[in-house]
Amino acid sequence: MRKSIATVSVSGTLTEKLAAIAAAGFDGVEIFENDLLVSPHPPEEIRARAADLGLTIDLYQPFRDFECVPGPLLAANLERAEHKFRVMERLGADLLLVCSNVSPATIRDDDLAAEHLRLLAERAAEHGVRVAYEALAWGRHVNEYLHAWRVVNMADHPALGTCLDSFHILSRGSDPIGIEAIPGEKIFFLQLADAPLLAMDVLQWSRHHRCFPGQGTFDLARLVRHTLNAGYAGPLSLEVFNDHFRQAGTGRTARDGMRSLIALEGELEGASHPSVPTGFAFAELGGTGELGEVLGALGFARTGAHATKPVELWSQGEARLLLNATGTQAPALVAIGLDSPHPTGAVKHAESLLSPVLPRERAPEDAPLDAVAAPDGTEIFFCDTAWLTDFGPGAAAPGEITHIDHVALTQPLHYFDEAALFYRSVLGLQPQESLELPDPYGLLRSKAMSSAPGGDVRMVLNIAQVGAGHTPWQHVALATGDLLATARRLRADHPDLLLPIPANYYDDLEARHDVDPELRELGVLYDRDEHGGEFLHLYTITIGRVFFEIVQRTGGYQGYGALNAPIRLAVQHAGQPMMSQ
Ligand SMILES: O=C(O)c1ccc(O)c(O)c1
Ligand SMILES: [Mg+2]
Repeated sequence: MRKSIATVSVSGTLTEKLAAIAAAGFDGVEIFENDLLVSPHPPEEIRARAADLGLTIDLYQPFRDFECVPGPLLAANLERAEHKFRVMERLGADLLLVCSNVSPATIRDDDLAAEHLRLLAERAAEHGVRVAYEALAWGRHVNEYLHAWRVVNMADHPALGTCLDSFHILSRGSDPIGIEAIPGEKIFFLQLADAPLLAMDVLQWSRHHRCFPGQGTFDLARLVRHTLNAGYAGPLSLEVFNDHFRQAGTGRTARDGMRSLIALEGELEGASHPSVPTGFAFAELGGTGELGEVLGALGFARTGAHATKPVELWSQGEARLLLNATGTQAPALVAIGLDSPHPTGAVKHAESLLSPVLPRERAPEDAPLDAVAAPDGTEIFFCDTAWLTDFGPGAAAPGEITHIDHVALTQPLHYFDEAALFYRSVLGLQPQESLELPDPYGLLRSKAMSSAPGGDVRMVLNIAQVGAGHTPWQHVALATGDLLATARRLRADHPDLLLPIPANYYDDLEARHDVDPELRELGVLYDRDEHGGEFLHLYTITIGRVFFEIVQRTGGYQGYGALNAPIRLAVQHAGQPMMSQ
């Protein structure tokens, strides 16, 4: 299917937008009027620029507050429309979006609306222009897509059709099945936007929080399927108003939009992910030194070394950590290895979603292993078991720690939605709970993703909406079969390694739950879910950008101890104050 995007969806000047949109592989654009008005280039030049880039101008928009107005205003509105038609002729655009009237001057009268839109269509046709009427979710009288269609149907003019916009339809909770009752040739255009579920005024929700398909909670595949069933043959066009996208890199956002449409097409075709990861093969940490000591204290043993690179393998049970001494950076999580049932399939799938394989140095004897970059730069490797042979024959060390439970990464503010889409579409993880957590100097937004509800690959994406100077922390959570035993040993042998937990926390915890007093003595945090599942966890201090969490889940507990995260954040900040007093 043809793919388009509204210029309002990305940052930049109009010519920057066009270049980035073409580079991302789109076929066409919706020109948002404001982008043209503020451009120093005349419409003819924009037309030529788009043509040179191989882009069609599929729509010009929006034309507002036209229909159902008293007589004198109608004449003025038709005059206003004539001007738009002339601009569109210069631009080479032949479809005008008219959104339903929001003005207090509009009259509640469908016959009148149809009559006015018919007049508009007649004038448009004289310029070779067609008109697509769209119900804004906050339109004064027309705010439902089937209402807009009824008016279009009553007007009965070949140059008048409707424009469907997934946000306006789904934000109001309308059932998109009704789309199938509209003749496909009367659906002149389809705009797609997703959004997170928010209880707020629908206009504010639309203007600030729209996002690309797959980044929110709407079922866009279902809506598109109904539209295709109706016989719609036009483009899938992204129309996103988003405060962060307006500030983010133009090319990056355009590429992300293209990725969302490729993933959506895959969903429409019923394609399942070729290789959803089944576990963590390893987590790789850059910068060594102290890290080896910490891993030793946590019960890990150095069980191998890479044959050709300065990389050590530390293991305990099925938990494997690589320490990479290349470069001189502060300790940080640089890569994640995922057990992939079909690594080459996973890599091909990633490439089809615009995540190219990273260039890597590889000695002839090294096992083949490919990685792609996550939006925050973390390398994601798709592994079978061959990679382990590069580290020699060493056996895993026994210990309480059994495997990597989850990995938490801090995302750049403007790329949080991009990260969510990456983990969902490229890796096949499903979004789980989203939370907002208080930090002493801001608010932390967090989204958990996993290979299935309760699956073996769990990732937590955080964005730190805190003051400048905050370290983007990352952490690796290690599962233990006996957290109290691990805690006792650490408390006895390496007390400085553990994050101290305030007594106030235990005073409150003991009032809420009947817990073992040893939790307080050991500095162990506790959570319980509504089914009685329990979560015991503790944290190490931060080394460079990384810290470790040790966790024990019992009784099917699926969360991450979110209730305790603010305690952890406050203690971490106390150790590393970010504001000069
Ligand atoms: O927010 C708006 O005004 C607006 C304008 C044009 C659209 O197509 C739309 O969906 C919303
Ligand atoms: Mg729209």
